[in-house]
Amino acid sequence: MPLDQFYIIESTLREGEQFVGAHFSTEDKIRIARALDEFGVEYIELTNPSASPKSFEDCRAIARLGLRCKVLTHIRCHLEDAKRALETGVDGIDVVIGVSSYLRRFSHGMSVEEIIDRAAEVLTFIREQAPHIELRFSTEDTFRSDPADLLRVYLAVDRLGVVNRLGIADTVGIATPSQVAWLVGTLRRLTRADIEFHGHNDTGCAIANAFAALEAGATHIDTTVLGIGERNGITPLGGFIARMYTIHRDLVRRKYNLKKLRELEQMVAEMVGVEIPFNNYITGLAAFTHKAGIHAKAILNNPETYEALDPQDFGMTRYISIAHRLTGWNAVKARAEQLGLSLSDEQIREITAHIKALADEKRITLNDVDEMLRRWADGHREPDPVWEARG
Ligand SMILES: CC(=O)SCCNC(=O)CCNC(=O)[C@H](O)C(C)(C)COP(=O)(O)OP(=O)(O)OC[C@H]1O[C@@H](n2cnc3c(N)ncnc32)[C@H](O)[C@@H]1OP(=O)(O)O
Ligand SMILES: O=C(O)CCC(=O)C(=O)O
Ligand SMILES: [Zn+2]
Repeated sequence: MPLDQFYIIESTLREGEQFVGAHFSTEDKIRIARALDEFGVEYIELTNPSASPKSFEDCRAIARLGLRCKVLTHIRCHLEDAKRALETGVDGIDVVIGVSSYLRRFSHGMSVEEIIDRAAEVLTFIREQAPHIELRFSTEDTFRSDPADLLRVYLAVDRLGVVNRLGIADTVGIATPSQVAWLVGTLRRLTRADIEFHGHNDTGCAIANAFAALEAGATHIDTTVLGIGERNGITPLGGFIARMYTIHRDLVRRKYNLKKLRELEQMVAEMVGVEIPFNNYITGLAAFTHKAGIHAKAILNNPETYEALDPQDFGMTRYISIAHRLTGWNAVKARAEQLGLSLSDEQIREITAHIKALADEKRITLNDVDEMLRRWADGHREPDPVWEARG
């Protein structure tokens, strides 16, 4: 599978609105929609217009913005939701209904036969009303559903000949990559539609599962900015981009405005009241920071030695941390050169030993290192390092 045909369905304005800290105003939603469009996602997905009067108005307003990306809305498998969605002028409608025994028993209460009948009614209605709309049918909680029930429903829907896409959803985040690959592969063999994957991150597999879906033949992946969504959310846009960048660097550079990722994440983080995690994919504080001496030396010679992603592509900068006991003389030498100081390799090695000894005693800063380098360049030596003195 070449993996060179994939589309992002960016759901910050649907799944992301289900994040506990999200309370988007109309202006917030329009800013997010425009920023996602500038970033270059192929689709944005908006909350069910039946959720509230404002949800309906906002959906209609965003559908009229004239964005380059397609605007989708998400609805229950329900005729009234469908009618309301059609009034908004969106480019596509994502219909969902659960098939698992949990949802049949504790949510909508329908049997598998009733789900098939309801899906036929709602999907056919939408297609008749809007012949050109992009129509998707998905089953919620797909991975806790009986595979026989699932296939009955998907095959019945596919036979209707009215949907463009079938969706599978790991609603509680328990699927493994091989389970995802099996189901996508099965649907690929048995149906004609494109396949979308929506994966929650409860067990940390959301990106891996999205990737497994693509490898098995899926075409569309749901993401949100920073992964926000119900509970701890879904496949994060930045993490998914990082994953795909290492597979198809040029394609990802061409398709998406990668330098916009950071401000997009900062904007959404502020709106929902969270910090960007230190270990966030691409934009986290530590994403391009190198520390150990062995890493620092090789990075100075060729950054690709320890970097799968080029920070410049994302408007980020690389940082080599040298003020600690794990530093090495190559990194210290590079710092001296940066400061324009003239020191021999022998001196640099000695200074490195002093830095290590000092860092063993207390937390030191780059300023401490710089001062030491300058003192040596001015001809002043340090007293012997503590560990040497202890000999
Ligand atoms: C896994 C997901 O994230 S799916 C997307 C979740 N998104 C949302 O829920 C959007 C926000 N939701 C809302 O604003 C509201 O829940 C509404 C407007 C959709 C419905 O509100 P209410 O009519 O007050 O119903 P409530 O939320 O209490 O219960 C859900 C109803 O939808 C039914 N339902 C649940 N899932 C589905 C489905 N996929 N298809 C059809 N009906 C469904 C339930 O049986 C229940 O019906 P009931 O009124 O006969 O009990
Ligand atoms: O519509 C879908 O495919 C997914 C709905 C959803 O958010 C979920 O099941 O977690
Ligand atoms: Zn979800």
